[in-house]
Amino acid sequence: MDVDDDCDSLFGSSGSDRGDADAGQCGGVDEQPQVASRQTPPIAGLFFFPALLSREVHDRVLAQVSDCGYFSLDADEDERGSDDTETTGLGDGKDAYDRSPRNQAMLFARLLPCNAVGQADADNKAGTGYDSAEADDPAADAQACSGLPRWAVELIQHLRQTLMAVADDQLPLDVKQLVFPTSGMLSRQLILNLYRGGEGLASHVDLVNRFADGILLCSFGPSGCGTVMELTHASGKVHQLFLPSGSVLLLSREARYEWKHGIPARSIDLVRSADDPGHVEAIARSIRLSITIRSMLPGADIVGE
Ligand SMILES: O=C(O)CCC(=O)C(=O)O
Ligand SMILES: [Fe+2]
Repeated sequence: MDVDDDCDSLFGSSGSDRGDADAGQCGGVDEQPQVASRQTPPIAGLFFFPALLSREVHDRVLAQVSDCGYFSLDADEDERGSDDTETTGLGDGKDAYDRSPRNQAMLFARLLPCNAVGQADADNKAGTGYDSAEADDPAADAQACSGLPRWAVELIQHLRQTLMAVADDQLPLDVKQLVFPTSGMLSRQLILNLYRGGEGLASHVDLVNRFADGILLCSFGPSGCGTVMELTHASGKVHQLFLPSGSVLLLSREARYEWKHGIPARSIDLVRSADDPGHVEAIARSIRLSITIRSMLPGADIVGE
């Protein structure tokens, strides 16, 4: 068993106050991790794409997110010591993450016709879909009407393009249409979670009265690094799935409603090698950003009476 030294854990396991109503931070550290798989677990409605985001797209999203400053230092909130100003390893220009005690950001799109965000230029751009220099710029239009930042519109467009292009036997059409409906009204919510070192996330089902079916979990971080997601069923069945940076996990149907998902707090994950199933790697947790993309149920975007 070897420890992957490429993935320095740059911050210790520090306290945090994840504010998502349905997903609190995991408390204790899991001392004896099970061996996680890199393969899609046999859970109906769960679809896993370990390398859906190319490194180029991955790095671009990170740079754009970093520029938005969600996690930038606010002097009053800076409870971290000056020793925490090392490079994160997330990529260039990620200084914003280094000193921040914040670890979560939520973004909401306005209620829009489904095709206003995520479809505007889907059919005429191959590859990354990141050619923003065009005079006729559907991403800019979508951004203006959705209220989402440009990077989020572009990411959703890119996910739509790449997932719709997946063969139907790997991702059934009805599941694609669940995540990217072509008619009706849609209000998107994005949540960004920043994990440092061995931080975890309590096991949960995303709020069933607030979020629709079809949830995308995108993982960002140093190349080769990632985290283990634990999926648990009331029957007692448990699956441990390694989510590398650049991966996208789609939860729908049973996987979304009948299985809890969470991230055990620990600094090293044991992961079965993809090439040699007899070999187990110990992969040190590094900093990780996840971007969860969900649709709000009708009316769930209105808070209060
Ligand atoms: O960090 C992750 O990948 C999981 C996030 C999550 O489950 C949530 O935001 O509800
Ligand atoms: Fe969740």
